[in-house]
Amino acid sequence: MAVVRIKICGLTRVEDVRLAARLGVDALGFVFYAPSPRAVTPEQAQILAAATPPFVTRVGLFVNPSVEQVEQTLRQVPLELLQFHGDEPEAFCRQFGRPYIKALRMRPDVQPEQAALAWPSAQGFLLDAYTPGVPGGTGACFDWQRVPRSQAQNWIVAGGLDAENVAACIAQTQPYAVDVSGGVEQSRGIKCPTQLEAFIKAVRC
Ligand SMILES: O=C(O)c1ccccc1NCC(=O)[C@H](O)[C@H](O)COP(=O)(O)O
Repeated sequence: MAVVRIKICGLTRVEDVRLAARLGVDALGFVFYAPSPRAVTPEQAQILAAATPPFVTRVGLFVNPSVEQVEQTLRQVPLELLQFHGDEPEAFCRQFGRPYIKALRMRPDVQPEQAALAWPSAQGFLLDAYTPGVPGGTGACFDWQRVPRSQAQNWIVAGGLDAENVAACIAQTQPYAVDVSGGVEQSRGIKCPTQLEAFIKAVRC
């Protein structure tokens, strides 16, 4: 049975970074999008990145950033992977010389396999729920039947996952990875140790 990797998104506290890493998550997401309730500044992210142990991927999440914002963040924060969660075209995403994943918001007309062709340099695609006017972290699910069965791409399923539904999601979609934010929180940006542990157990079982 294939291992399903875990990304926890929207971390804002050192203790959550340390706990998530100890519990065995593969990647931690830091949100560099000021309107998000989970946003961190590069200065805050520097501290979170420094608290991250080896072999855990630090992911910087952007929504339609300027080139300068990404470059400035990369100068300040050691990030192994970028996540573009807006309408960034491929040429924009690849110009930073850093691996990246592209979020695809699952509007009814989006066909992931077709859409993915526009970002041939992406390492993977994060499929997230579509809620008009909110780019991510909505706590909403999309129809998992829309996740492609083909493993030609690394599909990362996100949107409304929690300890209660993630096992069913994995059984149905066989994703490369799952991503969660709100489903392991006690309040926005503050992760709940019990929910975090339950989520990871549910994925690993
Ligand atoms: O988390 C946010 O606040 C956020 C804001 C703007 C763009 C993206 C954002 N999060 C992206 C993620 O990778 C989330 O984990 C993903 O959207 C799922 O969130 P949730 O439904 O809360 O698990």
